[in-house]
Amino acid sequence: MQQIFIEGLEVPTLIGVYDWERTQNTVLIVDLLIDADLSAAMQSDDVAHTIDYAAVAETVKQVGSDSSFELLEAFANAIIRAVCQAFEVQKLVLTIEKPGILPDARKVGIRITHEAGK
Ligand SMILES: Nc1nc2c(c(=O)[nH]1)N=C([C@H](O)[C@@H](O)CO)CN2
Repeated sequence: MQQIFIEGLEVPTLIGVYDWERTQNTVLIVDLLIDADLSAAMQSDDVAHTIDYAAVAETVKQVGSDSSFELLEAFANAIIRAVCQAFEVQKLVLTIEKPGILPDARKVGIRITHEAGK
């Protein structure tokens, strides 16, 4: 199995169900685990033959700055669509954490597994 990952990406975006959340951006924490074919880059040592994780991070941040969803679920859908359109992804596990929301919970968020062609 070959994977690329990004952990703890800080993504500012306007998000939330309630009025108090919609007056300023929230910084979400995004993790991506991408199954992809890395074998060409393993041979060539050329970033053009793989998924550039910096470009993936930039794509995710762009979705954050372009969107204003209420729910994390809808934001996740936009990220999945953007990443799968731009990169040769076989499978993507996307985790989005929204910090500081529940006083008695360390973290809240969602995790979605998306497989290409499904
Ligand atoms: N499954 C979800 N539940 C909730 C979400 C969400 O995006 N997905 N959002 C909220 C509010 O916006 C929260 O941030 C403040 O209470 C509540 N539940």
